[in-house]
Amino acid sequence: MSSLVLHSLSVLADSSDVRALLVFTVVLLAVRWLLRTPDNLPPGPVGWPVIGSALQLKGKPCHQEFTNLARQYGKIFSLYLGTSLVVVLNDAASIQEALIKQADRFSGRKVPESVRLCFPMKGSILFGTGEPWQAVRRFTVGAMRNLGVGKNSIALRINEEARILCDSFEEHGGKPFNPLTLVSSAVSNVICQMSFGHRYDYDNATFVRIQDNLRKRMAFGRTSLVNYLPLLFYTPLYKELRELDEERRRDMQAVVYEHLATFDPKHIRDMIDLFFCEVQQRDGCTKAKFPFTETDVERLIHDLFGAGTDTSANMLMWVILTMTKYPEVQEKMHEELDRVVGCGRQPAWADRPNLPYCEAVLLELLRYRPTGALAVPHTAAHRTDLMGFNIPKDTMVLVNIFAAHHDPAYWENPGQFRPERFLSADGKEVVKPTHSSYLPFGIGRRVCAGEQLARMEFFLFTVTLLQRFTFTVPETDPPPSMDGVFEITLSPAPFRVCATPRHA
Ligand code: HEM
Repeated sequence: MSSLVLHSLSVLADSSDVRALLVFTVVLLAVRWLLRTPDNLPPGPVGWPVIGSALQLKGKPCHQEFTNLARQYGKIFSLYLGTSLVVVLNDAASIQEALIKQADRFSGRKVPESVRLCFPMKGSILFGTGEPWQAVRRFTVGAMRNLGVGKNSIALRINEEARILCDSFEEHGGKPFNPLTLVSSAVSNVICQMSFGHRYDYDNATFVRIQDNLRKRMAFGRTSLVNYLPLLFYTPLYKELRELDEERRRDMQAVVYEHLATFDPKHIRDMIDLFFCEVQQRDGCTKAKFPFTETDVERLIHDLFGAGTDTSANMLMWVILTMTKYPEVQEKMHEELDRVVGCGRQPAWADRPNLPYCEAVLLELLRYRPTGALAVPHTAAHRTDLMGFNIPKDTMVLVNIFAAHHDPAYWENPGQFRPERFLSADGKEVVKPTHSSYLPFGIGRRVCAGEQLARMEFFLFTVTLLQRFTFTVPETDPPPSMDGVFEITLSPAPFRVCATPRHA
């Protein structure tokens, strides 16, 4: 009987009718997949089954491509990345509506698989949600204040780091070099000072390893296949990522255990000590207020490195590149610095109100090339309506800060780099935008927790570098592009620079 069935099937399989039926079934399944989208989603491109619009975006900078798609489909559009539904917000109105007016619904996070598989979520400020996230965020913002962020004490530490960075630039003797590693080391050291209580020499083996590890893990980034097919994580393809994670864990644990062994609550050294204090105080109140143990600090410190190194380093890389592209801007900054600060002392945080042109350049760079161009992915906690569209529960919501910063409804000639847009007519005062289409640090409950520190670093590193050097691109190199590369943050493509000392 069974051989009869098999025989009949093989005859059928040979027939062209069956082949046509198979093709029809596959087409039907594909069409069904395409049409399975819930009702009234924001409009957007129709992607392919399983991969969605991933191929359309491959190799193109996402922030740019999303800005183009917004011109085609509207300020709020949807698309599939792999099998995940993504809604992208591209203007001030939709961003305000989601992150301010409907903050309860849109303040959660969509955690990429590459992150979820590597890290415990407990203690995460970047990817945590609900009460544990509120507790760790409240702690972090308070701890930063406690450690001097916004005050002169941290400004002095940043300044020391800026001076060391300049000395390292000077060692190149005006010859071409790629400044990225040195700049990353300098901003990393600001996080080290705050978290570990000390800085590292740039060639210290542990420091080099911590930085390399972060850089390599970030390279797996948002576009990594594992985000769409999580099982790949356990295959040889992702062996390197698993090993990097082990290495990171060992390094961070070593710092935390060393702190635990020498902890003295009467002599607080840094963020880790403050975390231990908070855990101990929790015994006096309810555990729900701070539901962590001492070792959970490892996760927070990791997030601060992740959120605070690449972003700040890339903003400084944009400064250096911009100086080479716009020598007239560099000249005006030099002139202002020479007039206000001179060359006898390092610029200080207190000089900021007297350096309006330098400040306007920094504000314009944060608009023109915002390194956090797509923020950190948010998610819809419930099914909800947004600007008349249906947003299903758990949809990934991306905030296109770059598009808001280039929206012609708010910015005149948004594609032009023009610091004067942030200056009064006489050039003597900084004029900040009064509209909501300027949000380099995000807005709402998930606004950058390190904004104040980032602004201090951005200002102090920039003015110290500009006081000491003139930046040019080596004549033999092709002119670097201002377009930028988007991985997790928006950064300039690699370039070399000559840093010529200005004062003997
Ligand atoms: C110029 C430098 C920086 C820029 C442009 C920047 C920008 C941003 C943006 C756009 C977000 C996402 C907001 C959202 O998801 O809606 C963010 C989040 C965050 N940033 Fe920054 N950032 C910078 C530097 C820093 C530094 C130095 C630190 C800390 C040391 C830091 C800590 C964080 C943290 C912890 C979050 C997550 C907040 C949360 O989810 O509650 N950032 N940042």
